[in-house]
Amino acid sequence: MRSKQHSLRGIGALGLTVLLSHSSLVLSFSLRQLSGTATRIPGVHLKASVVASPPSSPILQDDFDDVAKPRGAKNDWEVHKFGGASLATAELYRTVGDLLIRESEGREHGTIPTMAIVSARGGMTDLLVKVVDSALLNFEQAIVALQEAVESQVSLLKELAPPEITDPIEARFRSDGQDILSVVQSLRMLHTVPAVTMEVVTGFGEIWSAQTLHAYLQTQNVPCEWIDARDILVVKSDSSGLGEKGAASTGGVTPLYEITTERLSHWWNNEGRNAGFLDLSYEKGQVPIVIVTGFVAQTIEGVPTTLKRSGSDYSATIFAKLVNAGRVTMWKNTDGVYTADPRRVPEAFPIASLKYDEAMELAYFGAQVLHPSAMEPCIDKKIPVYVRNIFNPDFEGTIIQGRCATLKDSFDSKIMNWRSKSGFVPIKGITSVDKIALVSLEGASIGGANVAERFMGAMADNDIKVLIITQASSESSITVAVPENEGQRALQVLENVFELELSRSKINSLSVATGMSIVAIVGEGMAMTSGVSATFMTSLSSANVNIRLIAQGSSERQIAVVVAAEDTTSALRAAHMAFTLSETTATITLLGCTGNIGSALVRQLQEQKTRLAQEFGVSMCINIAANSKKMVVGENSQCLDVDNLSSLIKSDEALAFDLDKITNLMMADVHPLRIVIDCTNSEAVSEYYERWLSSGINIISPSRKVAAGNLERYKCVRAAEKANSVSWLYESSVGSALPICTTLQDLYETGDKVKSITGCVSGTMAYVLSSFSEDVPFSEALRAAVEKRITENDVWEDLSGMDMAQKVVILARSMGMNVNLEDVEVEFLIPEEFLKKEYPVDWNEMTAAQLEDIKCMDALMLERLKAATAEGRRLRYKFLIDKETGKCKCSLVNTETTDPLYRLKLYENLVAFETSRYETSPLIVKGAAAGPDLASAGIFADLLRLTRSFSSNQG
Ligand SMILES: NC(=O)C1=CN([C@@H]2O[C@H](COP(=O)(O)OP(=O)(O)OC[C@H]3O[C@@H](n4cnc5c(N)ncnc54)[C@H](OP(=O)(O)O)[C@@H]3O)[C@@H](O)[C@H]2O)C=CC1
Ligand SMILES: N[C@@H](CC=O)C(=O)O
Repeated sequence: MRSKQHSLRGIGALGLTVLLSHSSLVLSFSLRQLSGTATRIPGVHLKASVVASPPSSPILQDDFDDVAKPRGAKNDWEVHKFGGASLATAELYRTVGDLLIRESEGREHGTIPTMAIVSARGGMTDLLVKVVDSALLNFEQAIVALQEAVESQVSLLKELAPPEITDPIEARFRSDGQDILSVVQSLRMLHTVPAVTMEVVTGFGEIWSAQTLHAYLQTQNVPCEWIDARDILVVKSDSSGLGEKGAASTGGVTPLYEITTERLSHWWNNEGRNAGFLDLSYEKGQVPIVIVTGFVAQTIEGVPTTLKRSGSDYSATIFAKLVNAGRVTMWKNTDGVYTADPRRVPEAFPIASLKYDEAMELAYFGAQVLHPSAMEPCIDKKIPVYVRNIFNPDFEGTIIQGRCATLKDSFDSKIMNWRSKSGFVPIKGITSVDKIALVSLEGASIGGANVAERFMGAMADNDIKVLIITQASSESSITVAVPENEGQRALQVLENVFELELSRSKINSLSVATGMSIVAIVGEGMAMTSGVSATFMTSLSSANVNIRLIAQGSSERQIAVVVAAEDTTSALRAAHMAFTLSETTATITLLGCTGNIGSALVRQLQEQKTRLAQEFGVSMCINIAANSKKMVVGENSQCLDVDNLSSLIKSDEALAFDLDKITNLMMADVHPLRIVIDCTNSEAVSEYYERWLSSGINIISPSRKVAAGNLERYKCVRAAEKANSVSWLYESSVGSALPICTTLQDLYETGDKVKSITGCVSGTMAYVLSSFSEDVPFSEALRAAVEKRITENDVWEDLSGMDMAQKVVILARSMGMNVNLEDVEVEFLIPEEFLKKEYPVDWNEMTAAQLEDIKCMDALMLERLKAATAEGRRLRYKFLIDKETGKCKCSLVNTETTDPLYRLKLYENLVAFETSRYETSPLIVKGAAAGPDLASAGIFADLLRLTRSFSSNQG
């Protein structure tokens, strides 16, 4: 390939032309040039093009070949765009070059003429901005930044190609560096930075990037050439300066297609011919690869300009339109446009397809997809836009094409609730815009004073960008969302406009609130579909997110809300989940993970996780697990490996147990469904319940410490649950997995009057009393119960009757009775002094000592058993709760054959509810209870109950 000599052409012409028509920046060029110190200056070669092809002069049509479909090519051009992040290192330039070659080799229908629009190397534009910005204040700093810019690009270039290719390019880079130096030196004389200076200097990032990629492609022996877009692309620009990084608009830049097309054709017939492009043999697999600088352009007067920051996307779609491309691919380092920002919503995933309008709405509300204006050229020509991953090029990514039906078109369609359409998801993505301020005017009693017109007029006159406006019942209250850095200015402007009304108190207040974010849901499926906003709003309410402003776009393709900045991630995640864009994820803190119940629960979660995800769309994510000494925490609220939890807690990764730290981590977790499962028997843990519930954290407790503990604390915890719309579930604390608490709750809530409850809710008592005999001593039956792990850690809790008494308190409280444990009359099955006795701390030693001590009860218990049997009765430990008398009792009784407890076996529990509706025959809940597997099944049921109610709350 030939090396370019653009920069040396037409020096004098530029100096004069621009001097006459343009800014002082150019004046400084001319002065330097006249003094002979600068031989090559930025924009010189632009003038060269203008000289070669002035706007008014006709293009030489003598041997015209159509650039829109090169002679002999079967396929249309395809345009690829690479951003700075994809061009940050030599390795990445190689990746991009190889990818272009592969893409140009085509798919099934032969080779494809290929155009690549490139941004500056990652970080280069910022560096060049720094060169200009620091030129006035700290010239040394400007020089250092400039050196870094040039040297970094040179060294990257040298990694990519041999000296015979890179030497002339390096010389050009260095010479460009000298030119930039001359420009910034001149700024010191001007004491100001003309906007065009910034545009000229920053444009070099793309110029160098294109040549660097070109150098690499040359080493691969493919027909390639590069274009300085300032030679071709002519635009009309309404504003000067670079615009905002990541801005969603191209700041009023309009391409002048006619002259640009002429110039491109001219380039094709001259430079393209010289590069041999006109004589390529497509049949033999030859195809041109043309690299074009993104971002930069030229005005009709020949002055360098830009498409504003992030404008390379626009360059790509403009060139795609010019060559009538078959497709444009925006290469990123993610797998396409995501349903939400994956840094905030880890469950987000790539969207398969979007309509142009949807992509524009997403971009408007902050998705880093494409400039909304960048879509225009493709919409015009119906060119599909792909968003793909340079590191995963085999993945299809996102395709953007087609228009949404207008609202007018869809007026005739039948309105349906989105949940009634199976598998239908009305939204495509959820986005957010940070750094928002709300400016509000409230309570204007200014009849006929056109408040809205004056308000919005003031915004427009002062170039304040209004992102959302709401005006509810009348003109008396208006709120707009504006960029945060415009908030104060907006306020001042409005204070001036409404000065008179404010001074006469005809306006209640004019205020600005900062620290806000916009969260928006976008999708064409929302139009004429009911239930979408309900789902969105309910999801925010479940995540305890307060909504400051709501707006639905007239297209019905988006609904936006404004929330406090700190709630943004919660809002995004909750909404993402609510529209089943992701599984409902419960983030769980498991306390007591190494105990009997805790480890059984972990096992069940391991076994069930795939089924839960596939059948119920639920993901149970344990992200904190602890026992009394250690805790493990998933980084950034990520799930711990549930298959490895027991090793993790023993590993060096485990931290010292700290309940305050756990609480803070849970509070900082933005996930909307957070749950603590308390599988301890700890009083210290109980003290945190109220705080957790008040922070929006749900609790599931097999532990009875709070449900049966001090009544005042119980009431406070219940109140916190109610006040914060969270759940505290403890079904497993009574009868393990049996639906005892929920049955009682159902009876109570459906208006039945529960008169009394009787039965047995101690698996240990049931087991021991039904299995000891003349042959099996009472103490041996207890040993078997311990081995089956149905007893409490301290078996005295069971045998004293206190375990059952606690359950009685829980049931009585659920019937609305204000009882404490002391109010339950309890018959102990062990001598009282055993309860006062000091046993060893070690569980094995303690239990061995207890099983030894209990032998003293064998004879007595056998006697009682014989007495009962003689009467044709059976020994059972029974509870009674009588609502009317307030009596609560647990005692050893001789049950008759008619008593449902008579047939109780093994570790069954039985609860008989006598109610107004079940007066003649009590409602009985009976089944095996106690033991780790059943208890954890009860916890599991609570978990599913909670996730299900969370999901259904979402809509
Ligand atoms: N056994 C059963 O059938 C049923 C039991 N229950 C209830 O379930 C709870 C757990 O029972 P179970 O698994 O048998 O008990 P275990 O004694 O086997 O396990 C208790 C777990 O809690 C941990 N722990 C203790 N204190 C603290 C603390 N302050 N902070 C953090 N972790 C702590 C222990 O850690 P470490 O090992 O470090 O001490 C252990 O991991 C109890 O409240 C029990 O009453 C409910 C229904 C049925
Ligand atoms: N130890 C308890 C276990 C369940 O709560 C029992 O025996 O029922």
